[in-house]
Amino acid sequence: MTASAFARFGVSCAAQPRGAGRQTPGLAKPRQVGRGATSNNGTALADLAQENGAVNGAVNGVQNEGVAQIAVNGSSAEKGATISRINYIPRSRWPKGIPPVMGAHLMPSGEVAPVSTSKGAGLGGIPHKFFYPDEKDNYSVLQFGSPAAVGSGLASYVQEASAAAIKERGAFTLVLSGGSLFKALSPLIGLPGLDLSKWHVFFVDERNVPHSSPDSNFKGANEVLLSKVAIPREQIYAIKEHLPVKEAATEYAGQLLRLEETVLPRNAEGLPVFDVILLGLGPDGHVASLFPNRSQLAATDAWVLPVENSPKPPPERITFSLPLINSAKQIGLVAMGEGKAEIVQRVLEVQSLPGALPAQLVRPTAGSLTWFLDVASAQNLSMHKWESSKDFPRST
Ligand SMILES: O=C1O[C@H](COP(=O)(O)O)[C@@H](O)[C@H](O)[C@H]1O
Repeated sequence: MTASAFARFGVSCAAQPRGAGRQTPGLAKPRQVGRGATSNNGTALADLAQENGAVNGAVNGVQNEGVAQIAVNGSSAEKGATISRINYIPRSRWPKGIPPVMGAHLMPSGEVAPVSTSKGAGLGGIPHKFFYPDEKDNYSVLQFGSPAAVGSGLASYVQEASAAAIKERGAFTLVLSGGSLFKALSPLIGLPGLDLSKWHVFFVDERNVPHSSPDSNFKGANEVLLSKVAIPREQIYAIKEHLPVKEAATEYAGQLLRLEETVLPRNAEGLPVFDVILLGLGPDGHVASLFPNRSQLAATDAWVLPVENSPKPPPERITFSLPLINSAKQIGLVAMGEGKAEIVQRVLEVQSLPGALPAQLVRPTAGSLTWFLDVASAQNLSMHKWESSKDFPRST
């Protein structure tokens, strides 16, 4: 999507993070950041670049009165949004002596921070990877001026992914969540240039209710999007209704298993690789139907899981496992509105116990993670401090 197409959707430009300084960070006059680059507060950004090799020709940084922002020359979904790296910690500043209660910490380099004997609440003894995203360039946070602008940004993100996948292998796979995400999907309707005949749509989770129930994620997606676009019905893969929850999970995994790799490729571990998974964020930090400190978070042996005692009604659900989610090529995590401000801040800025905030376990193994926030949901963030080792990590 081009910049003018953005204008068509009325996507406003870069809303400033709260407390972003008196001067507007001059994205129009980006300063190249890298070895030897200077900034208004010394060599901090240059150090980061040198230590991590993360800031390269593709990344421009702007430093202004302590306000650090990184503009990534990436997809057009990122244009018009404020972009920052999440909790960016250079290797030399990794904390020493991580509290043992944090469990195992596998660093991106393969180094393992002190392993604790603690199993982590509800994790059944299988430690999850927890790492600081200092070496990967695959996390970004986009902040838009309004919920409508989030919808437009998301539409362009999906549109670009769809075009790339269809060009590459003649098919595009999109996985939807339920809940408030639906509010952001309508800009996809009528978007030009989408070859919907090649689309295959899935559900990251479902409540175990009839598809006619207002609680059904299929019903919600159908009403807001699927019934309004020309995706062949046989390419919309609903999670089966009227089955015991364990059978429904197995049946859905079977649906995935039966698909040709031209439609749903697999990675080296044999896990399906979806082109785009769109996740919502629950107020307790849950994603899909993966709730805080529940055993499903530790599951590594199944693609699709039954949930029998969800803390959020309805109690019976079916959900993708974390390994399946994390195998995706692109994950878009969407949170809008003031009601999500507190949890967005906790997930992005507070390092928690493994399992306490499932959204922190969304760590694509080879793909990318993009957060889509509006000003209201991002209001508690201190993006302007994310480059500062004094403020992050907060666990030290
Ligand atoms: O129950 C669910 O909750 C999450 C988040 O929903 P939200 O309404 O708070 O945005 C949703 O992503 C998931 O698909 C759904 O089943």
